[in-house]
Amino acid sequence: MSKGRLFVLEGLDGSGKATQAKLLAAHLAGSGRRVMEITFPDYESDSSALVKMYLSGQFGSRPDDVNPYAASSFYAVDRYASYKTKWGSFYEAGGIVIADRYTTSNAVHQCSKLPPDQWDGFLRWAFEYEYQLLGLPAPDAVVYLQVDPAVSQKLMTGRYHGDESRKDVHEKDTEYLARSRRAAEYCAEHLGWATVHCTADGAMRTIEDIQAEVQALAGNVLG
Ligand SMILES: Cc1cn([C@H]2C[C@H](O)[C@@H](COP(=O)(O)OP(=O)(O)O)O2)c(=O)[nH]c1=O
Repeated sequence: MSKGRLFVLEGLDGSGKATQAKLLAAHLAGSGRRVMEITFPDYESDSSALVKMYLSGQFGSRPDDVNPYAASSFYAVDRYASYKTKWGSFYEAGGIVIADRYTTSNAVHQCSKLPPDQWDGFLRWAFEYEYQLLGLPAPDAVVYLQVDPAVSQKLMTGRYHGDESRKDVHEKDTEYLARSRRAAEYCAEHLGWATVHCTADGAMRTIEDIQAEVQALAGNVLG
């Protein structure tokens, strides 16, 4: 049996990845496909311990207190554990896997810690590390859910009902978030990711509208 397919939804915090991943998985399952939805970080697993330490500020209160290679390793190891215990055999047996974030999140959120002239080198390292050295599958397609900055800002403010203390080290740092947005746009443009524009006229488009585009893109790669 040939190996499966891996379809990744990527985007900044609050872009609706989880909602869109769930709807896509339900749609594919409804049409009789063998499908599994996965999400990263895998907070339910002990393998996310270092990610949790990092995001809660135990290695420093700012994202830049942990260099991108170290932070990427925490997330990569979490993905490896999830692959080995949860979805690797399903994927290897031909199943379709829909991922809410993947290695591509290191490309967006860790790349942004480096000056732009070091991005290509970092991206080469991140993908070679996970897809070749660790042996994780490379995605068949990546969809970037793009949200206009002003709308994104509003969504993030509402997220924790004004309780700033609940934000993780990434969410607290607006300058870092702006850099991550630039890295995301760079990746989408240079790495062949498909972009879905989730906002129009200063507001989020409807979930159904966005899902229709996501389903069309999935149809192109999953058949
Ligand atoms: C999966 C992953 C996430 N991240 C970052 C993105 C987020 O800022 C942070 C936490 O992810 P996540 O829990 O998806 O964010 P949210 O708070 O929106 O639920 O970790 C990476 O830097 N690399 C990765 O591989």
